[in-house]
Amino acid sequence: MNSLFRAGKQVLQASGRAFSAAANPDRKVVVLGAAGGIGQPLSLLMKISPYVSELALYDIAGTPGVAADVGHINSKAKVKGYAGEENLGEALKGADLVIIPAGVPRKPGMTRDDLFKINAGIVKGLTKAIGEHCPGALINMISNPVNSTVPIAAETLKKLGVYNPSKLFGVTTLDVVRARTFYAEKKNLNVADVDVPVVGGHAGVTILPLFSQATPSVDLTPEEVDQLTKRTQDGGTEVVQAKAGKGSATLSMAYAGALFADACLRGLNGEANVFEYSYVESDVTELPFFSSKIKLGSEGVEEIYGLGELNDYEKAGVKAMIPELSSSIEKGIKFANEA
Ligand SMILES: NC(=O)C1=CN([C@@H]2O[C@H](COP(=O)(O)OP(=O)(O)OC[C@H]3O[C@@H](n4cnc5c(N)ncnc54)[C@H](O)[C@@H]3O)[C@@H](O)[C@H]2O)C=CC1
Ligand SMILES: O=C([O-])CC(=O)C(=O)O
Repeated sequence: MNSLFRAGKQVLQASGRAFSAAANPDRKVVVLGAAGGIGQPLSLLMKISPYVSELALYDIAGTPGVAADVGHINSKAKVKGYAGEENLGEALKGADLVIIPAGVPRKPGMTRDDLFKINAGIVKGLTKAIGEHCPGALINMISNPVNSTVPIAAETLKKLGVYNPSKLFGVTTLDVVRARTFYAEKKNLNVADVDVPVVGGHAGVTILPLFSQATPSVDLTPEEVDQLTKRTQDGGTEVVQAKAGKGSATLSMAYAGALFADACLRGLNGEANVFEYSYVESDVTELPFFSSKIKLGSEGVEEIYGLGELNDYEKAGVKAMIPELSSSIEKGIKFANEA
């Protein structure tokens, strides 16, 4: 074994991944939008996940190439590419988990809500197909604006009579990944030991890291808290600006998406104490959807946790996000119920 291969293997094992086939139940995972900037690296990471035995890669075009490429990796999952709407049903059949990174990304100067016009219709169509072909599957929604696309998916599934709130997740893991990275960097902590709760939604002020509950606990000045909070809230925009017109976060999102998908699969497999943060149907606040800590189990969401004790800065943050989050949810519900 050469040293590069050995180093790679160590990294994969440290992150809970391994090349060898583990004794896990058979699980089919489908990626919708698999030929895209997120879709490709996410498909790679799901191919080397020990929790996946079948990987279906769907996009409107380009998936045969991605599937041929990823399929040569010597890990357990059998890979198949599906291109074009006429093959969507076949791709979805028998799925345990469907991950959706389909749709357009931001360019500098745009908000996530500016993507609604195009992505709302894409998400509605894909969710309808999920409701028809694999209504029992868990859904990991990555497509933006997540604050609206999750309500769109919920309403679409309701119309088909197959909505299960425990199985629909808005993926906010990248916000947690960023908050951990920024907090560890700022305070010179070992990032592997760091946790930072992030609650709310997935856009601007609706992203609220709770540094008062971060572990390990270290002293932060109010200025440091404000700077870290704003950097987490604007993390997506930081990448959009750095990419200067060539899209938004793809690699860190693929990593975050794979972490969350693996957690969903570990929950399905009956592993105990699988905790993540996700934007789900919730009664933690007066809003019908909210992101907070959840426990994952064999049927999806097993428990939703409250916000814990908030300081005044965080209480103000929750208050400030409510109008924007509320109107994004309303917008999604209204769109899904139009014609
Ligand atoms: N939840 C989160 O934290 C994050 C969400 N995103 C969002 O993820 C989405 C995808 O971003 P990228 O991969 O960078 O975009 P991209 O443009 O590189 O890829 C999107 C893919 O979706 C495909 N697609 C379009 N319509 C489709 C349909 N009806 N069915 C299947 N596939 C379809 C396209 O062909 C393309 O391959 C964007 O909406 C972006 O804003 C991005 C980063 C983080
Ligand atoms: O900022 C964007 O448009 C993409 C995204 O959601 C993120 O990177 O958090």
